[in-house]
Amino acid sequence: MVMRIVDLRSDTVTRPTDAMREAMASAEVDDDVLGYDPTARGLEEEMAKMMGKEAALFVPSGTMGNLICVMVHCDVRGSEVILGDTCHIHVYENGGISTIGGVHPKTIKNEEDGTMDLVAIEAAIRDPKGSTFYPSTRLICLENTHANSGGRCLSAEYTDRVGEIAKRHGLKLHVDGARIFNASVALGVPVHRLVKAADSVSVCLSKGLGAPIGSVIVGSQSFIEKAKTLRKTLGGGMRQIGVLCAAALVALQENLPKLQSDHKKTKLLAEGLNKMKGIRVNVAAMETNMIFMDMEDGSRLTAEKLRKSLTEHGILVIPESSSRIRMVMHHQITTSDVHYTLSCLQVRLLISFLSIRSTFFTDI
Ligand SMILES: Cc1ncc(COP(=O)(O)O)c(C=O)c1O
Ligand SMILES: C[C@@H](O)[C@H](N)C(=O)O
Repeated sequence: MVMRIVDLRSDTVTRPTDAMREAMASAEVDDDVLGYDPTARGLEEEMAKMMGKEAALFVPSGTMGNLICVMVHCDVRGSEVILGDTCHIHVYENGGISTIGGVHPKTIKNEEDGTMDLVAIEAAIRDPKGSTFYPSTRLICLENTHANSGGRCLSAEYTDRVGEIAKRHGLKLHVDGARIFNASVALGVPVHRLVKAADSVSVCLSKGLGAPIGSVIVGSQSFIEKAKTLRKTLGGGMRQIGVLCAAALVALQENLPKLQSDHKKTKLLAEGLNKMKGIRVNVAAMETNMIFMDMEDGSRLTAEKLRKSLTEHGILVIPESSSRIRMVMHHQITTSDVHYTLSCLQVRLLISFLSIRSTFFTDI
């Protein structure tokens, strides 16, 4: 029996659409290391224009995009980057900026809304007079939307303020914009305005946009030239990448307009979950396509038990901790999938509630 699958593990799980596959099959290609693959050039020019930057470069992943940007900005030994303690670069990229980039991380607490306190950022900047002992600060990194805070959006004004601090101290600003389009749609602010203050941005094509592979980094012409060299150094120089970029161009056309509906489906799911006994969802903090669902205090139902039980109904989720499950919306989840998920969860939570009650009575 073919089971219904509702894959809420991440927005990285989408499959290429038929239109993407057709575009991949007929893509015009060339050797991108030896020159420019024409389809890659088209995507890079489109992305640079959308982001309001001089140039862009296709890279195999968001992790490599962030690493290249940090390494280009911090090209002097003993460099330090200020970044959030729960940001993706610090938590999920194997410490690559240090192990490969030789860059020292200086973490600052991420607030619940994904920001870092502006005073704390400025206070973390090393005094150049201390260079005998300390690393030298060269870069500040932000993440918009901020994944570990549940997909919260950073405002353009906040990013501008961080940019002003960076400029005041001769530093650069990088934005990990894996889901910058989600922030743009949620805030109703064009992406180029959100990243105006940034010297570089890494944008994932493979998340909410639904492309099968890749990210694009944007910045000044000279920055992108250095990034291109570093991409090759890291083994990211690829040949006929037009096959991948063609899918990304379709994704921009097809799925960018669907992000708003992803957020609506996320809200529908969150509001439904919030009515259920045994779990808690902070609907007010839900701004884009992510939901953190917390088990009620004292619940004997763990995130892992609930994950297993949901999997039996074809609903795939990832526990964030023993008592928290993350659900991420994307264009291949339908409203009917949302209702199906809510009904399965309702039944499972009722069973858990009744089993506690029955234990309680048998214990008397
Ligand atoms: C905020 C954020 N930045 C960067 C990345 C890295 O992207 P990739 O998985 O393509 O390396 C991810 C997720 O994967 C992410 O959620
Ligand atoms: C886990 C993380 O690397 C990935 N970006 C996700 O959000 O699914």
